[in-house]
Amino acid sequence: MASTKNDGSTIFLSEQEVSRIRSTVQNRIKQCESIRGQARSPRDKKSSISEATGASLMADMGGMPDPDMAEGARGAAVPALAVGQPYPPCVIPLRELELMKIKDLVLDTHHRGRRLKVKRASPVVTLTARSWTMVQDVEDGGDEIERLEMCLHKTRHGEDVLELNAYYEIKEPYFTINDQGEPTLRIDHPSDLVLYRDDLPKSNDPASKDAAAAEKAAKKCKDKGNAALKEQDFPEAHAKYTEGLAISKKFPDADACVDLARDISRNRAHVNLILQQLDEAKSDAKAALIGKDDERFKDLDSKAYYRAGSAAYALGEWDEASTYFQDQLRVAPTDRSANVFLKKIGQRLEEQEKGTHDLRKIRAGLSRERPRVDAATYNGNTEIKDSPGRGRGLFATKKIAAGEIVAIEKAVPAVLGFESEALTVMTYDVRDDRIRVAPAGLEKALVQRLISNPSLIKKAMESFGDYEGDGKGIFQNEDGPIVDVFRIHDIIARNAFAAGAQYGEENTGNTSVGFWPYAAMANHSCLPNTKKEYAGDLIIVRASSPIAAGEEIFGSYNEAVDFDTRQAALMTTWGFECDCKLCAAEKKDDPAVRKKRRDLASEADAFVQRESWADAKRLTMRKAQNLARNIDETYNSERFKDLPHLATQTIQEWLSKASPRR
Ligand SMILES: C[S@@+](CC[C@H](N)C(=O)[O-])C[C@H]1O[C@@H](n2cnc3c(N)ncnc32)[C@H](O)[C@@H]1O
Repeated sequence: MASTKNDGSTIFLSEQEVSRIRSTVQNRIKQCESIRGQARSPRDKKSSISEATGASLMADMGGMPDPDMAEGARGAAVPALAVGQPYPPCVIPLRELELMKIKDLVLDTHHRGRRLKVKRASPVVTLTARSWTMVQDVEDGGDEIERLEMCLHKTRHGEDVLELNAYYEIKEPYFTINDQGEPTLRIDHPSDLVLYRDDLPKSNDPASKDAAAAEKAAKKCKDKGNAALKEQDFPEAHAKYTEGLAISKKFPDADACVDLARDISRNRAHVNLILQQLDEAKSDAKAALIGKDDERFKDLDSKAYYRAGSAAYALGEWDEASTYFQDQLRVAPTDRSANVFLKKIGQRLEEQEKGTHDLRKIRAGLSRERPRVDAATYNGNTEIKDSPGRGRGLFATKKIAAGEIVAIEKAVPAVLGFESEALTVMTYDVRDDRIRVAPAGLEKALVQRLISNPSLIKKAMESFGDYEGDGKGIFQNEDGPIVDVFRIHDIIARNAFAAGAQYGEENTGNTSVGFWPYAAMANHSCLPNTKKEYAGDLIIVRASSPIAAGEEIFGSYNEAVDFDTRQAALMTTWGFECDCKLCAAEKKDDPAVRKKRRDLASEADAFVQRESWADAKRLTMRKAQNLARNIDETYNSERFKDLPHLATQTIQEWLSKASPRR
């Protein structure tokens, strides 16, 4: 059996399954090399569509095995994905890309500088980690048909983007083969697929004719947006408002168009708040401001300030939020909602400055329905500095007593085990030939959060990851936000923490995980000076021993008692060999001594499982004491003088509970 471990969750795969995953990927890579540069073979339109239609039906009915699923030995099936062949997303605006045709596609090639205009020609086949459909070339009379596959990041606001849209423009198309050897247009980065709900934009749009025509068309869009909002179809409402805004903004000198643009912006700000698109909610709300001394307009401006303030608050921009709510009070002095927010902002600012979080109240307020915390991030005791040999690290700026808070941070984001977004996958990384567990649900949630809020992309990309992208640092262009999903994968691989089961049972398929970029700056030591706690999506880092000013903050990434197990896990998941004092001492142990210690520790584990400390007899106590002594004797007294004997901890804990009742 091979096992792969990620913070307490172990998925067992048979050696056979591991080699199946490995050889599938390696065969694809080999095949890609041999077909690279070859011309595409045309597909038969009718049979391709009927094949996709059948596959879609089967997938919907659950009648077809998902080819990505790996069989876990304990019956747990998880998707197995290949990683480690990153390519950058397209950063060129759509209008600068040269139009190409499906028939000109070349195998295993990124068609840089080109774009394709396509229309969906079949239903969508929805698999766990990807979706695919057949698309036809819009420019070529629709005769040429090809498969389009969207990998992992295939949903937007919880809906499958291929399902939702009929028309697409593919930026710098990547035409390759999938693991089943099927030629396919492959999309990994969401920004490489430009989506159109109804139709592709027309160049001779009648709404472009004059201001009156534009106003009429934009008003129609606004009404459709309002209707969708009423139906709670928020993505549709957003799409209609966006269309209306684009039309109304074509005539910036026409008063009617300008007024309409303000109205639509105000409405879109509301939808954006619901969709958690906070950057745009803020800019829309600001664009909606009228600024006239007239009661009716003041009412509208009060709404706009409230929306801008709410967006800034949700982004954790407390000072900015405060300004908007104060402005709201200026135009609507009796508004209660602004005062409620201003009071909350006061609490957040205090938390941010002093770490005065009321953790007992925070914990008591958590439930499955409200699993996220309204709290500020606190990092006033620490700073980020270089940690020689370990990249950057976290350092205390003042003396911190044992038990004191080191840092508190809100996740950006967290996916909790009971949420439908939770998804664990197995990855086979072609770079180092290793199989790992990856929290794909968290990767998806982070990508969504960043696409929704491009102001957060640069900061997130500063976290440590093996792949650093194309180095261009372009995270947005005129087409929208750009998130390199391969970079996010590598960042999550090195920076995510498992938050433990929060509500009820969790298993390997649905571990609670989060991305806390500040807390993740703390490096690992097997002799850590902090401990992590979690409350919903909040991480609380507490000193587990006194920390001097200037001292480095260390957490433990892996608490395995056995040296070899710990080192293997640190190398597999985090890519380093630990050289802390404990590891340096254990490294010098004879392998036979380490094995003896491991065997005795297993014996102690079994003992603790078997024997209850509550009514332990004298003889049982003696057995435990002997076991503890035998384990202690495997530690060289000179070398381990000031170091903990990790392997005795379990039995010592049992003894400390049993002793007082003898
Ligand atoms: C969560 S990040 C910690 C912050 C990181 N040092 C940085 O510069 O962003 C985890 C990565 O830090 C490095 N690291 C953490 N602890 C280490 C240690 N004890 N020795 C060497 N490298 C370490 C490894 O590269 C690991 O994958």
